[in-house]
Amino acid sequence: MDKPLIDVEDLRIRFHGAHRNHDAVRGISFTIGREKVGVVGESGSGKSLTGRSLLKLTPKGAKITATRMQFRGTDLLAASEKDMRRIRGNHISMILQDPKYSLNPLMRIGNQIVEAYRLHHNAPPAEAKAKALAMLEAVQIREPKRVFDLFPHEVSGGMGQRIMIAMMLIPEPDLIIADEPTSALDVTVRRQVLTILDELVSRRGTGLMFISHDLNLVASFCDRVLVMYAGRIMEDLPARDLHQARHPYTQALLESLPRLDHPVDELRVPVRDPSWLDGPVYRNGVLV
Ligand SMILES: Nc1ncnc2c1ncn2[C@@H]1O[C@H](COP(=O)(O)OP(=O)(O)OP(=O)(O)O)[C@@H](O)[C@H]1O
Repeated sequence: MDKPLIDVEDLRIRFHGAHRNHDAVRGISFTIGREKVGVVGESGSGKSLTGRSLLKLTPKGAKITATRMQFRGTDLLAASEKDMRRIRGNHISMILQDPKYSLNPLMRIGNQIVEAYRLHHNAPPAEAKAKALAMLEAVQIREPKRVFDLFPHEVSGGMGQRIMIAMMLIPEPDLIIADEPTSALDVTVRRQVLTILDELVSRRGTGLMFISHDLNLVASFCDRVLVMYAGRIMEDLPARDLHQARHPYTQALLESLPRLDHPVDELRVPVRDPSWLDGPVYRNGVLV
């Protein structure tokens, strides 16, 4: 089997407080290959921090440690800021929930995509522009020439998110970290954006870390799922097996989902068992 893109062992993320320290991520191990890996779990379980730690973009005050944190064999923990700048964008890109925070409001859309391309490719302006227009077309922007000259506030949320995908994919990264990339979109637009993302990453063999609250979405969209709770990975399993998950936390998350085929008067709130904080976890259905 090919070496994974990401190989992490015993990752911990700690915040040092004035009174006490807080371990937000508590010794997790996982790999990501050229596949779509969903990361689910309730709010505060450590999903975003885990994704951001791979780019060393955690908030100030966060201390990352790990026995291994590698991207294609490069030790990310030992990498300098200069190395990380080369890795970010060139090799690992991040798509955030809201394009408002990622697109420059003062710069025309096309120029931002051209810039993303030229940062990583030494290409003449005309070639970069042609690439940017082709990329806008690939994310199904109609009239790419017109959209090229617009400012971010002149496009809809769904279009903004497709433009973000274009910008993140144009340098042809090996891995994309998408943090709730579609949760701000309505259901129909969400499906369109996911189909485009799926098509592009599958065609290029790009790895995808897909952070989401939506278990059903992850079960159908991803290849593998990591279920996080209180800074730990409770379960790591193929997405097709999610509905037969073994860990009581994953089962409780699934039971708390609204179901059209089985409406209930009240949704169950997962009851937390203190033993989950340091008890055994499941990998591919096996307790480890
Ligand atoms: N800047 C910070 N300072 C202190 N603690 C933080 C900070 N950022 C995050 N944390 C802690 O890390 C925990 C995990 O945060 P993270 O954002 O990774 O959760 P999440 O699973 O992505 O949640 P959500 O689904 O709501 O985005 C939080 O519960 C919080 O306690």
